[in-house]
Amino acid sequence: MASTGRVDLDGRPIKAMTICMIGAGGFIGSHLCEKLMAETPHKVLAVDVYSDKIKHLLEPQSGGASLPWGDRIQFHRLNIKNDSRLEGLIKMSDLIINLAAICTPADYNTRPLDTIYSNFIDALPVVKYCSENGKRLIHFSTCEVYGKTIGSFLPKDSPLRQDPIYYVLKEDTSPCIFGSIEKQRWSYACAKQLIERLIYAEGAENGLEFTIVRPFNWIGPRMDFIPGIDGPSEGVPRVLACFSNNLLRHEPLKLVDGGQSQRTFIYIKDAIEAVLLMIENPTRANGQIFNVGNPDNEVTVRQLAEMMTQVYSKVSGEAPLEVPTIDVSSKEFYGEGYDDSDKRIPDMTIINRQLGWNPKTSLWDLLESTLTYQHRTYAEAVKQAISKAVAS
Ligand SMILES: NC(=O)c1ccc[n+]([C@@H]2O[C@H](COP(=O)([O-])OP(=O)(O)OC[C@H]3O[C@@H](n4cnc5c(N)ncnc54)[C@H](O)[C@@H]3O)[C@@H](O)[C@H]2O)c1
Ligand SMILES: O=c1ccn([C@@H]2O[C@H](COP(=O)(O)OP(=O)(O)O[C@H]3OC[C@@H](O)[C@H](O)[C@H]3O)[C@@H](O)[C@H]2O)c(=O)[nH]1
Repeated sequence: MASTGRVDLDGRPIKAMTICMIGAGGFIGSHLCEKLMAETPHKVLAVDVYSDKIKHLLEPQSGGASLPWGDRIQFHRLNIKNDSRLEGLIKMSDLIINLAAICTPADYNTRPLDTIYSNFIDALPVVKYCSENGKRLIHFSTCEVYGKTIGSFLPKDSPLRQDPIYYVLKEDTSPCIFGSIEKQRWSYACAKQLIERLIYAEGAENGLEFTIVRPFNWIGPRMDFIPGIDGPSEGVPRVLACFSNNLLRHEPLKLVDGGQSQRTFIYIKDAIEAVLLMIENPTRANGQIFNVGNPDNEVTVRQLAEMMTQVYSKVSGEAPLEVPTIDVSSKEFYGEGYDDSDKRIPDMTIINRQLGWNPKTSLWDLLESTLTYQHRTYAEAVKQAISKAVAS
């Protein structure tokens, strides 16, 4: 590995590495590939079944000059479920980052088998090949492994609910609290928890060098899809894309069960800074589980809908809807077996201590840049789709 002229947090030179990134064609993967190409000399073997979100990194835009990073990124179209090329790619790499997963809540209770296979069974060979070949692994888990807060089980009027001890989520002390088995919502969280335990055990018993990332609602451009435009008409993406779709179509935003659940949202570009620190500081990141979120950006889903309505009106120049939201039941929206995390505030002690990292972007600012992107990318296509539907 050649030196890059850059230094890590301890002042040691960072060597250029080859990274096998599985799930590189998704939302997080596309931003991570962009960062690695623009700011580092590392090579990426990008593995995915789709490449649309990284097309701009793989080939020059029409009429454009050649790409500044040349062939430092290579796309390998393969499904990790059943492709013998995976082990070879892992052997060629210094670091493996696994992002591949089914990770939209609408799938957890309606396609629980696919969800469990994707998040546990399909990740097993990746862990095994890393362990057998002595390769470092950064595995993407989720904040959903915490499930519900302890506070949510206290009486509604208990003052203890206001005590952070009962709701802040801490990697090394908080329990994982899921619903009953028929609440299939938790199939995803449970599969992610088991793969975390397996990776941890590979570290303890076989010396696997690993880092586990628990993202707390990372959002930004290229997240999921807009139904009927670049994804299935009946598809249900995560909340940012659901609400963007409603705004683009001038229809009320749907609040599931009153929109009372709380989330902290972090701008994808802030979160990617944290991942780059993990990549380039293995001695500080190995053996760690990291919350990556923004504890200062907490809102209820209802507040998120109200803020997105205001921001979208600002960036599009369109007047906000007179009735901006409507309530829907979770059964109607997601079907049988849905359940929800009540509140998600990440404890930041470990990531502050190990990597000195903190997020920067406020919720308003991140929504402004994201909704500007959504409007620029989709408004015309949505308008055309609506007029086509009216004409037919
Ligand atoms: N975005 C978030 O806020 C968030 C929150 C918690 C956890 N995560 C985790 O981070 C990871 C990435 O999330 P994302 O938001 O980028 O999701 P995403 O759906 O945009 O990206 C996942 C990518 O993995 C690919 N993939 C899935 N199965 C594959 C397979 N069998 N073979 C090859 N490629 C496959 C998909 O095609 C997709 O491009 C996931 O593991 C997810 O559980 C994300
Ligand atoms: O149109 C919608 C969509 C969603 N919602 C609500 O908005 C909240 C957030 O929904 P999201 O679709 O972003 O998904 P969640 O935050 O529940 O889970 C996510 O968390 C972390 C990751 O592992 C996954 O990306 C996903 O499981 C939920 O309470 C959901 O019920 C609405 O009220 N209306």
